[in-house]
Amino acid sequence: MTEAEGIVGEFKSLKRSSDADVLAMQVGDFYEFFDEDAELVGEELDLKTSKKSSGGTKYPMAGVPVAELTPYLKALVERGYRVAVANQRETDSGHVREIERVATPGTLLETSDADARYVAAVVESGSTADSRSGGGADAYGLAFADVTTGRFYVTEIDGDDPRGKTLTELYRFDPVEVLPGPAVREDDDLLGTVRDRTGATPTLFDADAFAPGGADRALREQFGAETVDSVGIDADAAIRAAGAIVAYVEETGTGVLASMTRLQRYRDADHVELDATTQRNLELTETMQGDRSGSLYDTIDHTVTSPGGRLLKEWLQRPRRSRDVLRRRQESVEALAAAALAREELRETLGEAYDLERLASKSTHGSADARDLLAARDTLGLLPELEAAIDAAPQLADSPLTDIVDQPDREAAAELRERLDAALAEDPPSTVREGGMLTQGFDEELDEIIERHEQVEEWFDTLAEREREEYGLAHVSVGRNKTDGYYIQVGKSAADGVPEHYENVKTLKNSERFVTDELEEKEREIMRLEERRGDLEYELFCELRDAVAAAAETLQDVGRAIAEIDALASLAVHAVGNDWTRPELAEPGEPVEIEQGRHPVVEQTTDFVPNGASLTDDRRFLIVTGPNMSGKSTYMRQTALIVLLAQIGSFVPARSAQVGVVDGIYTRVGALDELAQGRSTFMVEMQELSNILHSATDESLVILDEVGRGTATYDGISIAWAATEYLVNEIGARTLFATHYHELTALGDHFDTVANVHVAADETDGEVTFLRTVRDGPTDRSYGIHVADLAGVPDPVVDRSQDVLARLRDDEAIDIRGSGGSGGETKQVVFDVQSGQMTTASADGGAESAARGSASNDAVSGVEGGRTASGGENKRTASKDGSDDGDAELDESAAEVLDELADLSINDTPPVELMAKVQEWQDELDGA
Ligand SMILES: Nc1ncnc2c1ncn2[C@@H]1O[C@H](COP(=O)(O)OP(=O)(O)OP(=O)(O)O)[C@@H](O)[C@H]1O
Repeated sequence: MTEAEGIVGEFKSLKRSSDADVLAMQVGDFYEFFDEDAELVGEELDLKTSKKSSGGTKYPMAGVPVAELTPYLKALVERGYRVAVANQRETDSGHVREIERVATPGTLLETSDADARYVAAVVESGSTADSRSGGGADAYGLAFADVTTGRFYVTEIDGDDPRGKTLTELYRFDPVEVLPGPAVREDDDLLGTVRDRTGATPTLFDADAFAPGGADRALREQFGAETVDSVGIDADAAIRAAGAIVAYVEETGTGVLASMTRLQRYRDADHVELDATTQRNLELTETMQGDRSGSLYDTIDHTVTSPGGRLLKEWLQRPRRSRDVLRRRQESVEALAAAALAREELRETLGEAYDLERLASKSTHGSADARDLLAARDTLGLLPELEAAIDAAPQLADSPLTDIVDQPDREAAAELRERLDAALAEDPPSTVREGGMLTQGFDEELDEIIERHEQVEEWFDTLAEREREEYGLAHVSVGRNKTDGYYIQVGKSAADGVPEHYENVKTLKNSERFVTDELEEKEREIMRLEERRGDLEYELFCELRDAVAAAAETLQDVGRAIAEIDALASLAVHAVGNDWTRPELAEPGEPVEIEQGRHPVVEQTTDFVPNGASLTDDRRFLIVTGPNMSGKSTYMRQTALIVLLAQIGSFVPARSAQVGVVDGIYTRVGALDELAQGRSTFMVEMQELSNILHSATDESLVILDEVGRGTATYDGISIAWAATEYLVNEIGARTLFATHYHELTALGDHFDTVANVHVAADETDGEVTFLRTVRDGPTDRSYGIHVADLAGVPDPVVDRSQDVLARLRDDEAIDIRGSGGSGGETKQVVFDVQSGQMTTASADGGAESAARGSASNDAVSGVEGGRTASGGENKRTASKDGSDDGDAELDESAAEVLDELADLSINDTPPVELMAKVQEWQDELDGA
């Protein structure tokens, strides 16, 4: 067997044992890829491939230097590959290669960007036959490992819609990798949705790891039986999910597990229900277009540390329901808002902080270098500074901020700091193998080495001087380089006079280089010393790093305290800079009353007109009408955002606000991107509505921006009407509902708790001015045509719409300009609203025939289709049988009348009576 065959053969058998897509195998100083793996990395990563001969066959081969593997791993993992890494170890009998780890998105987290943090596992429980085919189980167990902060969350989700809620939590945590349990992995729809929304790759990990016994054992081994019991996760599914992650992280072998110190039960009931659709509709962390810029987070984030930024984002994604928790945050924000100087001092101190949460995992993973540890030392030292700054400002000293700095184990933090301080040199290199990391006085042996090293260096430094004096040599110097080591260099003119024991090693243009026995001996000594120093320092450094890893919990706690102060200070900065106010938090289910509220994002760029929102017990449901573009959506969103901000503990953009804490915020807003997924707009709309009607309670806030527009007018109105009744009668959720269906404003007369408001606009001489003011009562008109005009719809169409609208308003007959008829002559069909009569006339005005809206009429009975109830599509078919040409034309024109009337009613507000009449007439047609 040739060497090449040996290597390619070994590569292939390792690859087979790894269940990875790609293998990177260490061969000396390189990681190499062979055969199809080489072709794959060649293509995906633009790596140069060459050929490697093996038993007569030539295999493609590619390689990267050992130190440069990580970026290539990341690039492959980002493209969805699992990459196994086989390392080479020297043993007495040659080298051995073994798979050390498998790189996947989750296991690469500690080296990737700050936003990606979670590995999730999801398992089903009480699975019905249904769930096996992806239909849904009784309950789901969920676990999330936060690789950055070392927290581990577990939960079980049951109740009404466990699958929907599971999806919500998955979006909320936004994991980079998901391990689906045995039955969940067949739920293509769930996994597909998760992948689309979060980009998380499902990893089909060993199904046995999800089995109850093994998972429980894994969990107890990781966190200790006591912790597992005290956290009180009795739910089988939760344990299975958590245990599977532990087994997975262990198997992928990154060492991250050591920093997983906190097992926490995650209760979705502690948090405001905020489904993925709502997070997107409210543009919490990115806009509907997917940009971070312009999101609420982007607007209010003034944090100066990355842990602070992460935490603030987490607060936005997981608003709280506990008034105690929120009040404490409010108190801190209030104190920080008041104490401007102290706040800025705090923020300046915070600005020096290093990401300790991340460092904890870097240490346990063994990738932290001396500079990291030095930064950790300095950051640990900030804690007393922060405390001093807080104590010095009376407002802050009385606030819950004091508890925050008190949370971490201060003694352990100080101890670790001292230990690092005693060990580290002030300006360490970023390499860990070459010495220079540790300070003098830390280790006796090291000191001796350093001292001796200095002496030998001194000997070399003074050598030239000594040689010059002793042998009268001119132009002599001592140098060192990588290839020649140390040498004595003598200028050409003096080279003849060197003593006999000089041995010439190199001739240069103007000089000669020599060595002596003594020089070579000293050189060997200095090399030995450097090697020993490197080894010893590395050993000592690893001990130090292990000590830091062992203190992961302390680091995480200090990191958390810093993050909290930073996030709270950020809220204070925004509140002060934008004149926000502290909302009063009332009991769950109490009214939401906002005076002069503003939209937190829109107010940044617009001269904003504030509006109040009063969702009291006798006004639980507000129907919001108003012209297009008047500000309905903005008004509803600002109300939701004010409630949400109140429930992260923030101040809010309003003159005053009272918020009865809500258990969930639900929104339905025009769908954007679902069409790409093959669902119709209307289907999505109805799914969202259905979700809201299933999930909302009388303690929820519901925002509906148009319901029922995606279908036929009457279907739409009926659904909207019925949904309103249900929300009012059965659920009692506080709701804002914007609609263009003027008919719905009548609901205000039917229900005590439903009220109408409208966003006002003013029209003088055909010029519409948006006032942006919300007033009581329904809107009187809609100005849709004005918006059409603004949008550049051609003038004839705009003029014609004005005309049609005017006639509709005045209940007048509309002349429909239908075309057709023999010889290209234009016919007019006139539908008389009062009488229900329709007349056709040729363009010259002469009446030709008349058709009443009566079933007995042959001509009309030939019309097929009309508006179909479900599809919302209009079909106009002119009947041919038994009718003459004139009849057919009439049919067509009659259908056009219906279409036009029906369409108008969508965007405009013809009187209800007219609508009823049209319907009556249509029914007659359909019935015929
Ligand atoms: N209170 C306000 N003060 C200033 N500008 C506002 C205010 N409310 C809305 N706007 C601006 O008016 C524009 C239209 O607002 P919005 O989209 O909320 O209207 P809309 O009534 O929901 O429209 P449509 O019915 O067409 O969906 C937005 O550009 C927004 O920035």
